[in-house]
Amino acid sequence: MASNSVLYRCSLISFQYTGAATVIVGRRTVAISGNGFRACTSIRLSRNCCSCSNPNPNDTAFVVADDEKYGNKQIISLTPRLYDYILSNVREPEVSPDQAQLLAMLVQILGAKRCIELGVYTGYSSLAVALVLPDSACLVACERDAKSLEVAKKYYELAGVSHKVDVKHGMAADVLNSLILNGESCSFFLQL
Ligand SMILES: C[S@@+](CC[C@H](N)C(=O)[O-])C[C@H]1O[C@@H](n2cnc3c(N)ncnc32)[C@H](O)[C@@H]1O
Repeated sequence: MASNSVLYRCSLISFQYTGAATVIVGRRTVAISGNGFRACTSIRLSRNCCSCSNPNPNDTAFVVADDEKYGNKQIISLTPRLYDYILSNVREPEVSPDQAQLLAMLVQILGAKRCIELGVYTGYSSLAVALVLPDSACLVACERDAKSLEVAKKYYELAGVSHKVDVKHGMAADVLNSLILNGESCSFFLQL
């Protein structure tokens, strides 16, 4: 129970830029946020020097989004140069690398065996979680948009984690209802 509380708080922090995180936490179950199901927007980044004496802004320790809708998200583990590279060479993540790493770390700390994500988009955070799940574990990945889900499935394949991901194409409410009908209701605690 204590660990679930920790997860709940961390999830809210992790997704506070959306203002409306969807968090599902249950016994040995970790929920990945669908981050309020807002429309996906692109990120405009500005560089913030952590040290005024630093002559090269590309060498600063973090970047901050200047789009208020994005909540001035700080990416503490990447330099602007590296983050620019990621954005131009990899699909744009809806969550930051830090957030995905935090989720993965929480899954590992809790020893989670069953995870669920409502709103997978192209699968960035679900992939981070699937990568650290043991082979016997399962992530239910729910997404209403077929095209986004195809991208996510491609990356699950490439990363060799498809066998751990139970992809559900459909509306979150329908997927949750079918989980309940399948007798899995007591596995989940839902907070919207
Ligand atoms: C902001 S993106 C999620 C980002 C994702 N968590 C990631 O790590 O990249 C929100 C996604 O939720 C999906 N979505 C919105 N409402 C939904 C619903 N009722 N059921 C299933 N998916 C939904 C959207 O199609 C969109 O792909």
